[in-house]
Amino acid sequence: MKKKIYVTRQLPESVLSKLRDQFEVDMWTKEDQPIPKDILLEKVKGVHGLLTMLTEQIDSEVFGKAKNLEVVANLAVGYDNIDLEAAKKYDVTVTNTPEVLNETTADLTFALLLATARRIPEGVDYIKENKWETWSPLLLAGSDVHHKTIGIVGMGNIGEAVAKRATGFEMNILYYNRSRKEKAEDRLGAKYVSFDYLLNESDFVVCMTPLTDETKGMFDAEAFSKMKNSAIFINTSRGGVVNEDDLYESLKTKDIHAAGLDVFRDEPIHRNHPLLELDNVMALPHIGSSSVETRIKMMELAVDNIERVLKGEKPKTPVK
Ligand SMILES: NC(=O)C1=CN([C@@H]2O[C@H](COP(=O)(O)OP(=O)(O)OC[C@H]3O[C@@H](n4cnc5c(N)ncnc54)[C@H](OP(=O)(O)O)[C@@H]3O)[C@@H](O)[C@H]2O)C=CC1
Ligand SMILES: O=CC(=O)O
Repeated sequence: MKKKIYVTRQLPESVLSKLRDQFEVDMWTKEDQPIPKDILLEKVKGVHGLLTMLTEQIDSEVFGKAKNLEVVANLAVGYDNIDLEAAKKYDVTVTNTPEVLNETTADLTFALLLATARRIPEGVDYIKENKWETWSPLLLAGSDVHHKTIGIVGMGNIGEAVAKRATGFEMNILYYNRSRKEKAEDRLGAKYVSFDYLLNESDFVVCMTPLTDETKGMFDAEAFSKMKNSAIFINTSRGGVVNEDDLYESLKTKDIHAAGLDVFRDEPIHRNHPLLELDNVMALPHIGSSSVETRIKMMELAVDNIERVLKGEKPKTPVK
């Protein structure tokens, strides 16, 4: 009998065909809607492999129902949606999709930084709303990026790719991690500093940490109060690292200058969320790794990981 795989979102057949040859594959057939939890709990019964999105909470309830489960392959590098303790308890391998998305996510992060600093969305709206009557000396004047100081919190795979882009703008690069990365310092000329120093000194504070118990809410009122009034905060990691009420207050009172956000505590962010009322917020719908090429690579990696585990081999990218 073939082993069974369940895929929690519609993915292209060109990617799944590799699995269909060897396994029985079933799939939630809506591309733009997450699978409801009650259906997921039914579908995982008897399944050996699960290919999940970051929109699903793979918790002890799911593991408890999936008695045959051997592998959960998450289509993301972040795995804060998966209960790793429960996975360990039920002896299930968890995999993610690191590295293949580094450059694409760094491109988006830098694009968000540039767009927020140079007020690009405002400029686009200005023309579309027919407001442009003449050139004027300070029309939509923004902040320079080149030669400024960027502070990267979470100098990991993507953080380093962001730093590489910053070198092209001749920026001064500061970073904060729990551990020092001397190789990155040599390669990128980045300087390892404390969290407080980074907040105090950076013109752009970029968050690239995973969401963990330690990082949850680390950008709070105290953190924002340490930033310059001219600082721009960029978050492409996870919304949970930010206390959004505190961020709103800091932006509203101009304690910090602006924010560019790709991720939110609750996604999709509610259209009436106070952050969206602010002119100094630029918001994107969690599209950091969203280029066609990279999303296909992520899917292929997730498929490869499932295939390997179900054939008794080591996956390429296990979550350790
Ligand atoms: N917006 C989007 O679409 C995307 C978002 N992401 C998010 O980006 C995150 C980072 O991805 P990636 O670069 O691949 O991950 P990495 O694991 O390569 O890097 C994470 C970095 O964060 C640091 N870090 C971890 N915990 C802390 C902490 N408590 N304080 C300070 N630094 C910390 C780590 O260093 P150390 O261990 O030394 O502290 C490490 O350098 C993902 O987890 C995901 O949430 C990723 C891709 C796309
Ligand atoms: O948010 C995306 C990820 O890969 O993590």
